[in-house]
Amino acid sequence: MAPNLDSPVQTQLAIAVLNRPVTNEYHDINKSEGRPAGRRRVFVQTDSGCVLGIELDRGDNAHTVKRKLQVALHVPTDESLLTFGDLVLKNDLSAVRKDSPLLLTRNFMHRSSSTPCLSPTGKDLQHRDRSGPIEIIGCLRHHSITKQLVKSVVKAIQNVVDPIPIHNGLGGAYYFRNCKGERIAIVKPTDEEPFAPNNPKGFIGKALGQPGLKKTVRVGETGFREVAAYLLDYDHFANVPPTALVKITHSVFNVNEGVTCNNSKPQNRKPKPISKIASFQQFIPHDFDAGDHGTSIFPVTAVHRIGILDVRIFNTDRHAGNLLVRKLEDGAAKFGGQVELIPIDHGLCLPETLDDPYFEWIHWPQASIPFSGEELQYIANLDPVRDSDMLRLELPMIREACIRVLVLCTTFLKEAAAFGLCLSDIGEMMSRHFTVREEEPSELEVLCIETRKLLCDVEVFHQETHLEEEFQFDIDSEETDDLSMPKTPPGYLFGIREGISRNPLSKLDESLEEIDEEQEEDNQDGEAEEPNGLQALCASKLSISPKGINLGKTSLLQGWSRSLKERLPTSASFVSLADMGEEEWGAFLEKFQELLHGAFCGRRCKIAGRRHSLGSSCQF
Ligand SMILES: Nc1ncnc2c1ncn2[C@@H]1O[C@H](COP(=O)(O)OP(=O)(O)OP(=O)(O)O)[C@@H](O)[C@H]1O
Repeated sequence: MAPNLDSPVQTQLAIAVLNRPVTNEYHDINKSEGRPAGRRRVFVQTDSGCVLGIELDRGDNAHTVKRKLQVALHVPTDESLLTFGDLVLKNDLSAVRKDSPLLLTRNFMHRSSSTPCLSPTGKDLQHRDRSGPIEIIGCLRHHSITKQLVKSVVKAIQNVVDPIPIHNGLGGAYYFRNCKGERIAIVKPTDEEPFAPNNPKGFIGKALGQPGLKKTVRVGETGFREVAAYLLDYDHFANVPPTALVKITHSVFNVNEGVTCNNSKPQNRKPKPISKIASFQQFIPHDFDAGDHGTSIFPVTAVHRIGILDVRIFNTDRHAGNLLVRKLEDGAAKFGGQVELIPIDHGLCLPETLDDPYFEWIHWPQASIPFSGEELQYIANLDPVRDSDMLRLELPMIREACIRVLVLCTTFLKEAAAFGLCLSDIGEMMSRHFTVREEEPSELEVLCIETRKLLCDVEVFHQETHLEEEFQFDIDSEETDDLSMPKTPPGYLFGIREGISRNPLSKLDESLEEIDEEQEEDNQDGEAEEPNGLQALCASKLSISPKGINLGKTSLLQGWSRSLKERLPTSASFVSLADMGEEEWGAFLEKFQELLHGAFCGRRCKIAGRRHSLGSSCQF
């Protein structure tokens, strides 16, 4: 019988066991950290959201961690999967830094719906997680403002100043207050996102790690994106409020029925504190949001700065409600305007592949005004490689696929701005077009498809040359046997070339239901094998993957151990960036940059054409 990984009650039971080493190995106490030297704490989240703070010993590996969890939660090790961002942890834990969040999911092959509930004993209940009410996780650099906010909120929690649930929005969110009762932070637990198991507003149905509201962003992964947006907003250029990823414990949080052991919440009993992984953002007092009034009062610079950030991070959710507006006192006017804009809610930025972005500002007049010298300088100073390194360091759970989107978009922005395009042009080139019948790829996506096709052609050319040479060699050596019967090169027998040369724009029209069905089947089939080249080619349906020719399994995976099942359904995208090996990705970026100039010239002609027809229609 399968155990219940999900019960918060059981979580409390688990803590006692988790903090005991599996072996009898003990180390010296590291005085600065209060824990034995060589030990580090990590936070393990189950696929329904419960969080366990556990201590890792120097000698621990994935198996011993799973054994600890087995003891604590009665989950056999072969029935669970431990992941850290892209990594499925099989043995080595060296990539896992202290205070990192790990995800424990059930191996679907063993999943059972008749999960029994183990009742904790009184003695077990006395044990508590050793971490404090709020622990900042992930980030190496704790920004002083966030640390100060955390301190104030902890003090308020200790003084029983309760947080306030927020009713608008689709996800679970809470205002946390200081001792004076003032709102100072907004906390959004990752397991209360739309579709996540503990969403308090009825939008449930998926486990953590599955594709979410946006198919290119997994459920439970919006929190680190909020932090990424803040970290990337150098010099507070776009005004993103300070944000951190935290493990936070409070009884206000939501756990849905069915996720707990008990089918009904205990009545007349004090709710138990529950630990969550959440984004923690400074609350910014404001007067309204950008949807409430006309947009003409928004300063051009503020719009440009937010637009620059949105383009870099490929924001798919910049709707008017995600721009707070604060009226400024006389004399405090920033950028010559009477209001200040505060961009919030970056949980749906940095998708795992190009998607359809949403830029509310795209048709605002401010976006058509050329960038200022200062803005151009800021853009010129952006360095996608530095950004990637910084994110990998600060948020080690971030997926490489998201980083590739960041690199691509930052490169695109830099070149476009240097060429002289304005924000609205850049936004339009990134946005998909909708015709009556279907969704068409954006100009940026078409460019990526072209780039991959060119790379693919080059590879085919090399392959053909190589095969011809081999073939020639074969003929030479067999000339005496049969000159009229050349051997067919092996790769061609499988029709690989046909697969590659099909129309790259023929997007697969796959419904959400079909994806769900596929996932169901996957689930029933159990753990899928890692993809070989052909499977990857099929999985990325649209992508003209040179890997179809180069069937090297290792180059496909590039050291990242990922199961096919773990990949996002690629039907959300016209082109895949994640399936390229490192070398190929480098070649792709080079070729992409070469093609940009032509694309920008094309855009300029389009604009000129539009102006021309507008001019003649006016004359008319
Ligand atoms: N930093 C902040 N300062 C002040 N208020 C905020 C802040 N962040 C969010 N809010 C308020 O909380 C509400 C919900 O937040 P948010 O939009 O981030 O949640 P959500 O569940 O992701 O919403 P949505 O469904 O619109 O995407 C916002 O409409 C806004 O009023």
